[in-house]
Amino acid sequence: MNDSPIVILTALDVEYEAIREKLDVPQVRRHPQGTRFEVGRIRGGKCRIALGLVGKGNQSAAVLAERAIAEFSPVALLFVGVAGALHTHIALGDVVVATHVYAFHGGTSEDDGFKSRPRVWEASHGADQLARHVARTRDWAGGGRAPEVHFGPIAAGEVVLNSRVSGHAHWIRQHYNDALAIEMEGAGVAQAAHLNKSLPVVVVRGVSDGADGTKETTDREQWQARAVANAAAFTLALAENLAGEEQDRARSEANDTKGSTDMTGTTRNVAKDNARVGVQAGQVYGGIHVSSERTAPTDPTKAIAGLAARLQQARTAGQLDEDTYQAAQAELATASETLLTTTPQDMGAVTLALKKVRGLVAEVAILAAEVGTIIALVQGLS
Ligand SMILES: Nc1nc2c([nH]c(=O)n2[C@H]2C[C@H](O)[C@@H](COP(=O)(O)OP(=O)(O)OP(=O)(O)O)O2)c(=O)[nH]1
Repeated sequence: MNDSPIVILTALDVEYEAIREKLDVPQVRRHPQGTRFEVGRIRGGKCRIALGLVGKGNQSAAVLAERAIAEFSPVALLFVGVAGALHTHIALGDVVVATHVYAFHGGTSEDDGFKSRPRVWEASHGADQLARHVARTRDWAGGGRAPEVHFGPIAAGEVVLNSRVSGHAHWIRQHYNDALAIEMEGAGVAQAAHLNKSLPVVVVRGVSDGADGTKETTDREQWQARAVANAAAFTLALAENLAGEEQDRARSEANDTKGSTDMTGTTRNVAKDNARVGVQAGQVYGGIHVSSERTAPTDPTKAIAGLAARLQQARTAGQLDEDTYQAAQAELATASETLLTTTPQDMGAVTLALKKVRGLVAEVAILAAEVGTIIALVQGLS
């Protein structure tokens, strides 16, 4: 199973908190340059989320989106935040999902005025379709009355718009008059996703003011927290759906690449008494070597090094998620170091570390069996 997370980025602390509080025991993942991500599953759900805070503005959003994509190879990138509504039919607390993101500041300044040079990123078709499905089901709001979800363009620039009559307001009305909401990060994340093989990206905004001079009042009335709670609920429902689709896709890909179509019959285990059975399977994918002779390891240090390499392969193949992989490697490192300093009479600490590894990889039977063999070897030395 592919357990790549979905990256969710936010600009403001109130936005970050709205997602974080829905994660089950999030674990910190520190980038070497100091960026902190928190990774955890959605409480009561299956989807793994890698959450990041990028601050205000398209530039830092783009740089940190690139960093998150490189770090997690996510299935999709979602941005959650607040925005100002640009049309009066959009109410405070409504959710706006971007079908396009306009970078509205692009242009050329000439003798006869400023000319628009629009740059636009379109949401990926599959993600857009899925987001519309989530909006239709209406159960994303957790049983309460779901706020309206609007699909349409979002304008992303470098200013907070808090006026209906300013030059910026006029510019947007004139050139981007179908934009539903305005914000400051969507263009940055859309650009980063585009540069990463057009990774699916969805920008979801909760409307916390009307971009009309009332922002101070609506901020005081806590509309940022209220609006982003709605956007976060919608985004997490979308993330679960995206992750579910990705699993379906991976499953059907595995079926498509299955080997011989003859191997659809039943495999019956006829082994008796002390016979050892290596593999029982109806269908086997990929190259598998089955041997009647099994060479037991004799050197625990080498056996642990070999196991570390196989853990890495299992992570790459998506059999182990990142957190489990890291925890198992840490225990293996403890076991190796302890082996170097412990006398044969006291192998308890090594065995304990290996038992923890066995617990961590229990879902991957072949790895758990390998750890069991090493434990037996270590116990035989004491
Ligand atoms: N509600 C709302 N959000 C906006 C607007 N423009 C805009 O960029 N945003 C989004 C994207 C930014 O990440 C963030 C900016 O809002 P903010 O409350 O931090 O703005 P500000 O800088 O004026 O706030 P402050 O720190 O001075 O109080 O909200 C807007 O006009 N209304």
